Amino acid sequence: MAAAARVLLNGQVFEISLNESVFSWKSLRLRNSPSAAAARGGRGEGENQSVPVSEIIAVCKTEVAGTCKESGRWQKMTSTTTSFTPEQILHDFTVYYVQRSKEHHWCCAEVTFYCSDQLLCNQWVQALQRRLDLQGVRPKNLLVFINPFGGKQLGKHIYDKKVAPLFQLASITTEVIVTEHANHARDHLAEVDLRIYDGIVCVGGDGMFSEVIHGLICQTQKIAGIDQNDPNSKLVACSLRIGIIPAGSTDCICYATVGVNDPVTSALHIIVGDSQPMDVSSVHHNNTFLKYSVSLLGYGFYGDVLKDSENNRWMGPSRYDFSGFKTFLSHQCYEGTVLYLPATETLGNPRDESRCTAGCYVCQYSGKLLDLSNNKQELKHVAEEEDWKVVKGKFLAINAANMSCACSKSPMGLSPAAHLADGTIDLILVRKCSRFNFLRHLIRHTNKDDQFDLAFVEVYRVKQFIFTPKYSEEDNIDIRDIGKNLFGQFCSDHPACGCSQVNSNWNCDGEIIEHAAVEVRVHCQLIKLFVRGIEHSTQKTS
Ligand SMILES: CCCCCCCCCCCCC/C=C/[C@@H](O)[C@H](COP(=O)(O)O)NC(=O)CCCCC
Ligand SMILES: Nc1ncnc2c1ncn2[C@@H]1O[C@H](COP(=O)(O)OP(=O)(O)O)[C@@H](O)[C@H]1O
Ligand SMILES: [Ca+2]
Repeated sequence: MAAAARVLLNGQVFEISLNESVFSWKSLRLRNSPSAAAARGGRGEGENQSVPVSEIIAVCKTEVAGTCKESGRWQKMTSTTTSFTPEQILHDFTVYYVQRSKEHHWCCAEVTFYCSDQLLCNQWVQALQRRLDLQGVRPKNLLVFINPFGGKQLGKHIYDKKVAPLFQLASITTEVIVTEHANHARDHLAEVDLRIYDGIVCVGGDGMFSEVIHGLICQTQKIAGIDQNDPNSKLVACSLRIGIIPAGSTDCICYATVGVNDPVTSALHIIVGDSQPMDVSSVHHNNTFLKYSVSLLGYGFYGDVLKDSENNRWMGPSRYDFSGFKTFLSHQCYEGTVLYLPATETLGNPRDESRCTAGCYVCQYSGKLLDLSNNKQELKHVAEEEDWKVVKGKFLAINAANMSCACSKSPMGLSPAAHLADGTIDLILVRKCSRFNFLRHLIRHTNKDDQFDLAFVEVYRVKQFIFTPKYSEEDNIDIRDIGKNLFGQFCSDHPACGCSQVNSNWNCDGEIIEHAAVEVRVHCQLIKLFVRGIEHSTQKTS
C-alpha cells in the first residue's frame, strides 16, 4: 500500500500518510487561499495533524450510508454530513483517536476521509487496522464489575452510556457483573479462572477498587502458595491489569493516577492499553492479615471521619463533608507508639518539589531494585532491629499515604511528592495541637501551601511501620460504649483536654479496620493499573 495518498477532508484535498508509529494528514491547499481560511473555521481539523498509532482507538469504514463496518462488526455511525456524491459517501473511512483537553482529560475525536475509489479506502482501513492489531498491549477481553450503589449511584448509567460504546468501538469484548452485595467482586475474583481475561475493570469508588485488588491479590498468592497471614511474606505480583472507571465518592485512586476522575478519560487509558505498576501495603494485626491498602491508611481524623460517615451513606459523597466537620469539632487525639523503618535505598523525599508523573524515574529506579531483589529469590524479608525508629505521643492523625492521595477535595493530595510505585509510603504524624492549628494543616490539604511546614507535623518516607495504641484493644471495647457522644468518642474522664482513652480505627482506602494495633508493610509494584501516571501538562495532541 502507498505510504501516502490523497483524500478529501471537509471538501479540501489532504495527503494522508502512515509510518511505523504515526498517522498524519496534511492539507495540500495553498495556505492563504480563501478556501483554506474557510476550512479552518470548520469542525476544527487543523491543516496538519498527526496521531500516534498507539492513540488510535479504531478505524472504521462506511460501507452503506449511516452504518459502519469495523473489525467485522456492524456499528451505528454518528457520521458526518457531507455535500459529496453518493459514490463518495460509499468510500470513506473514519479514524477515532485520543484527543487531549484541559486538565488531563482525554476524549474520543474522529476524522472522516473521503477516498476516490473503494480500493484505496479498503487499503487504508486495512493498513491502519494492521497497525492497531500490532498494539499487543491492548486488552481484548475484560471482566467488568459495576457497583450500582457507589457515589451518586450512577455507576451503571456511566458504564452503559459513556464506557461500553467506547469499548465496543475498540472491539473489546466484556463480561459485565453488576454487584449484588458488598464483597461480591472480591469473592468472585478470588475463585474464578482469570486466564481468559486481559484485565479487570471496576466501576465505582476506592472501596470497589479495594474489593478488586483483594480478590486478585488473594488468588495470586493462593496459586503461588504464599501465606498472606505472615507479615514478612514476599508477595507475588499480579499479572492482570486493573482499570478504574470513577463512579464513587472520592475516587482518589483514579484521580491520583490519571490526574482527573473522568470516566471517558479512564476508558480511553484502558483501550490504549496503558500500564502503571503500583505499590500495595499489607495491614496485619497479631500475625493475622487484615487488609491491603493502595491510597490512604489513616488513623485518628480520617479513621473517625470514615466511621461516622458510614452511618450517613444515604447522603452520598457529601457524607464526608458532614462527618469531616463533626470530626474536626470533636478534636480527638489518640495516644500511642509508632515504630517505623525508614526507606533508605529509594530516591526521593516527601518534601521534594518534584512530583510522580508518567514515566517517573524514581519509580523506575525502584523497579530496577525490585528486579535485583527478586533475582535473589528470598522468601522473606526481615529488617534489622537497629534500623527501626520510634515516635511516641498523642496524635490527631496518623496518615500513611502510598501515593499522593490527590482528589478533587485535595488536588495536590495529602502527600504531594509521594510516588505510585517506589516501594515506600509517606508516614505523616500530626501531633496534638490546637483546633486552629489543625485547621491550618487541613486547609493546606486543599491548596498549594506546604502542609508539612508546621511544628506539629512530621513526615517520614518508610517501608514498614507498626502502631501500638496506648490503651489495649480489649479494654477499649468497654470504654467505647461509655465514651460516645454527639461529636464522637470523647475521653469520658477528660472531656476538656480532648485526649481519648478510646482508640480510633483505621481508614483503609475508605474501608474500616476496627483494630488500632497494626503492622504495615509496603509491597513494591504488586499490582498494575490501566493508566500511565499523570501526564506532564505539555503533553498535548499535535
Ligand atoms: C476545612 C477543610 C478541611 C478539608 C479537608 C479535605 C481533605 C480531603 C483529603 C481527602 C483525602 C482522601 C484520601 C482518600 C481516601 C479514599 O480512599 C476514601 C474512600 O473513597 P471512596 O471509596 O471513593 O469513597 N475516602 C475518604 O476516606 C474520604 C475522606 C474525606 C475527608 C473529608
Ligand atoms: N451491590 C452492592 N451493594 C452494597 N454494597 C456494595 C455493592 N457493591 C459494592 N459494594 C460496597 O460498597 C462500598 C463502597 O463502594 P464504592 O464503589 O467505593 O463507593 P463510594 O465511593 O461511594 O464509597 C464498598 O465497600 C463495596 O464493597
Ligand atoms: Ca509509594
